[in-house]
Amino acid sequence: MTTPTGRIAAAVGGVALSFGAVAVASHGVLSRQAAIARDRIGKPLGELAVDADRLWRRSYQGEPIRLIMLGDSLAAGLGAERPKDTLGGRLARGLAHRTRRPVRLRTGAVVGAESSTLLEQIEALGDDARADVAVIVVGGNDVTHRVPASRAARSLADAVSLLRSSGCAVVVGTCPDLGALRPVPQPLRTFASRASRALAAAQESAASAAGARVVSLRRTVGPVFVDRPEEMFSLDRFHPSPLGYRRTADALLPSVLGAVDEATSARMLARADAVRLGGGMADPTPESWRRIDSYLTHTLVEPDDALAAAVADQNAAGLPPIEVSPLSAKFLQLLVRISSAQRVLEIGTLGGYSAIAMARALPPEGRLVSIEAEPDNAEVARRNIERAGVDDRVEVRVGRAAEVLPHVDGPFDLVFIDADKESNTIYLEHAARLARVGGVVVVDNVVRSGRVADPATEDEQIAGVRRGLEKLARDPRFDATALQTLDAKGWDGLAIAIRVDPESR
Ligand SMILES: C[S@@+](CC[C@H](N)C(=O)[O-])C[C@H]1O[C@@H](n2cnc3c(N)ncnc32)[C@H](O)[C@@H]1O
Repeated sequence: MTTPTGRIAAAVGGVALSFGAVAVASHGVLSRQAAIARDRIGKPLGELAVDADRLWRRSYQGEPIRLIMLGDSLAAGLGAERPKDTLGGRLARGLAHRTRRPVRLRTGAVVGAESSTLLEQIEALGDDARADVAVIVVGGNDVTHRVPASRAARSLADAVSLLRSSGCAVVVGTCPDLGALRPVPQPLRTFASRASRALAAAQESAASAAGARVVSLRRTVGPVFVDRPEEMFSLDRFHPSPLGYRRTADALLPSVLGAVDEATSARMLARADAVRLGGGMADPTPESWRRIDSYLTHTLVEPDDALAAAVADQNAAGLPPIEVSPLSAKFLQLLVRISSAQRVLEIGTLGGYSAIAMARALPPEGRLVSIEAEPDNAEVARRNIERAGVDDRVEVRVGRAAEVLPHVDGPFDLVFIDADKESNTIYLEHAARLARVGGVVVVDNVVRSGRVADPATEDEQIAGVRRGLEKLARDPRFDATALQTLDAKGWDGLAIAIRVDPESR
């Protein structure tokens, strides 16, 4: 939402015009110079930024991170022609990429806005203002409209306090150094530079006192705008170019990530407190376990571009979203490492997600064989495996596993069974033959929303899961347990067994 509305619109003008305000107050030389600046800058970009508000990276799992952009034309992204090149778009993509979660972007920033309009921007966002993290970039118009730095900084602090009181983390990018604006003649440029530095200093102390993380845009990206103005500024030589926004987003992103981490941990602690005060453990609801799954994933699973791309490609190709969750993929990866596995067998490849995760943990000479019945799935998987750079150690064999397995030679250190559940006993029989003594066998989806223990069910897949569990319990070649899982994939579980020597039991 980048359209100037109501009082905000009445309170602000374009930045180029604003130099007039400096001039009117200063007369003489500055007045003439403001007119020159106005002519040079003009308004070739108009007064509306492109609309970048959307759910970015919807293919990522988990609850979206809610990001809001507040402030002036920089926060709105004026000068970028494509949504993804705006400051909000850049930050949303960077945040999604680093957290592996989708990001919902909402823009309250208004082109030409002063700091005094921040509270109205928050109000205008309505429910969307209840965000995880807010990024505020403001100040240029306060300088050109000659708003006293202390007043502008107070308005900023008020907005930060309001956001913080609702649990939203805040990152403030302080006023850039207007001395970098070449079209503004001297001495007006020096005047603007001094005023913008004074405002940035006032913003820094007021915003941090109110609980924001503060990034000095003058210090972090100012020098590159001064050194490479042709690349960093857009057509009007005033607003950033797509590259300028990219540099600005790069400078803000670490603080935005830190703020999201902090907000997430604070919410988790608050929730834990609420449970404690409530006098006991809360029963998980789908909403709460998805939140926890998202928290644990965010906290423990290192982002992996190739895995994210594999899921995106798999979805785009119309494959069902039935790959293991990121935490389960990490669990499998750890099992590969814990068992020092060199050879892994997977039954059920889909788009290669779990195969890639496990292959990442193999040594260079390691090998993973994955069996997939559907040639189209195998094709998607091969592409994903190649892009992930593990095609040297992963082989996808196409065919029904019951027919392929008799031609597979062991021994394997780990076997992961994740295909048609009806055939679990057949696969376990092969696993007993192919896994070395001491090897690990994992069977996915053994709880199936609790239906595994429902005596009334006649589902053939559930019956297959049960037969598999019974085999694990009775077959002397296995020693097994099972763990329930609650994650983005719902309520399910994994059985884990070790291949043992029946003689030594
Ligand atoms: C749950 S998905 C596998 C997910 C994958 N392990 C992951 O986590 O990324 C099950 C896969 O098994 C395949 N499949 C089903 N029946 C099969 C069979 N009889 N033989 C081999 N693959 C089979 C399906 O086509 C599907 O791709």
